[in-house]
Amino acid sequence: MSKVIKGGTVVAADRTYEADILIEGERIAAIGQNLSGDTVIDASDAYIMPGGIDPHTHLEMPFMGTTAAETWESGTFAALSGGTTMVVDFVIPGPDGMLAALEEWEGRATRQASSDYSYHMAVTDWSEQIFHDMGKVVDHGINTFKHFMAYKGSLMVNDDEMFASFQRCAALGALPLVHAENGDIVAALQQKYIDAGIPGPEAHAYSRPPEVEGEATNRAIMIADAAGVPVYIVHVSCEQSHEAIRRARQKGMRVFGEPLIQHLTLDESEYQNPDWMHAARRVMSPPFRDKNHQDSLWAGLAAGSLQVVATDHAAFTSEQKTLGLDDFRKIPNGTGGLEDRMPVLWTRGVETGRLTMNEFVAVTSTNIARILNIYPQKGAILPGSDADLVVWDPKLSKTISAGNQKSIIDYNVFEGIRVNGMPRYTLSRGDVVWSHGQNDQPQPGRGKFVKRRPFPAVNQALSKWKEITAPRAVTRSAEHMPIGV
Ligand SMILES: NC(=O)NCCC(=O)O
Ligand SMILES: [Zn+2]
Ligand SMILES: [Zn+2]
Repeated sequence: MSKVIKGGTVVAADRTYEADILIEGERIAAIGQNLSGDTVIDASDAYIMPGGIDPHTHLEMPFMGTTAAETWESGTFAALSGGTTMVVDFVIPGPDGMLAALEEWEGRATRQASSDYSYHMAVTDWSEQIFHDMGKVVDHGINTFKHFMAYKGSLMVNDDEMFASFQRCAALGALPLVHAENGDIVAALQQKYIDAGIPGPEAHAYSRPPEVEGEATNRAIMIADAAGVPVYIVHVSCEQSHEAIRRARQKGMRVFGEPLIQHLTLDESEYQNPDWMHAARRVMSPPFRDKNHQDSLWAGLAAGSLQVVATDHAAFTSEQKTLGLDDFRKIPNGTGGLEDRMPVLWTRGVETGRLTMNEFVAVTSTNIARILNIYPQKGAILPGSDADLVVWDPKLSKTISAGNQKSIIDYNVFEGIRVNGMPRYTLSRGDVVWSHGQNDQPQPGRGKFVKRRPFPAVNQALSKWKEITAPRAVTRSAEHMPIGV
């Protein structure tokens, strides 16, 4: 049974054009005029775009003494309803190590996911075991390793551990990812505000100023350069971090930066709200910043110094947030956004002229598909690509509300925001998995794991250059050596 999407305008990262799209099985079979198929999907007055890829989620993540409430079932369904057809989640190893954690994540994802998915593996320590396990993780089809420079005493790694892991990534053809905040300074500032008698969520933001993020971003970039590996900085929230990335890219370093839809649109005033719960629900790391930082992030997306918009979807219920009622350090860090990323970015980005439609596609899908080495299977509208597509209707609108969201948590940090532009249909590998106005249900278990091969090109280029420019002993003949010493 073939399908044809008819009457729409194809919007890709590089161009916009009128065409029909023929789908056979799970893939795009042809793109052209007057195509026919067994089933017709109406895209009149709509745009056809590659499905979104959210490279930063934490579904059912054990964290800060609790577990993120969003399940793989609710989270991937929320993603599809908002136009995101693939998520990349972080596997966080426990005491039993990387491979056991991978098995745990697989158990949850394979049973529940209705969208396609992949994983990043976290490196939270360093040992010979981890060195070997990283090779097995790459063989499994995971080419990215995450490093936390914050969360001292739990997930944080030190510079020597990070350098060792980055070198291992270089050898394996893998890409290191970094949560860049100086964890030592954060811990000291947290203590300072507790001692000063400020236990509320506003102190979460005070203890994580932009400087701690800028310093760590710069340090991560320099460590990556020393190790001869590209690096990807997650949740870039401020000008200091963006500046470090921009500077490095100008020098020819392969550095990527990922702002979140939350940091682009919500600001630090949220933490001053007199309602404790309102502020606590917005506690995430890094925290929301002021308008100047937001302008910097938007500019970076347009200029290409920042490449990807993600969500860092780590959704905790209001009840879970009360774990930090007396001490902001215990409020589980994280907010949601999977369902709203594309509509909010369209509304605040494309509708305001901050982004073109093609840039929207680039930062929600195509750029990350390239960075993760899954392009053009994902992130593209090309014959042979997976038919992960969104029929995007710019006239559909809604007011975001926890009352009608797919996410299972009891609030939404974008509550009350009016969005224009939503999926009329979302297709995942050729299946229509979301239709606006129909009460579609999730289809747990239909999502597939997407294998990601190592990156030969960039890592080889970097290691070749490192080899050519490596320090070498100077060969000196006897006549140039001191005599009789
Ligand atoms: N971002 C956040 O606050 N929570 C999720 C874990 C992380 O990415 O740091
Ligand atoms: Zn993080
Ligand atoms: Zn995260």
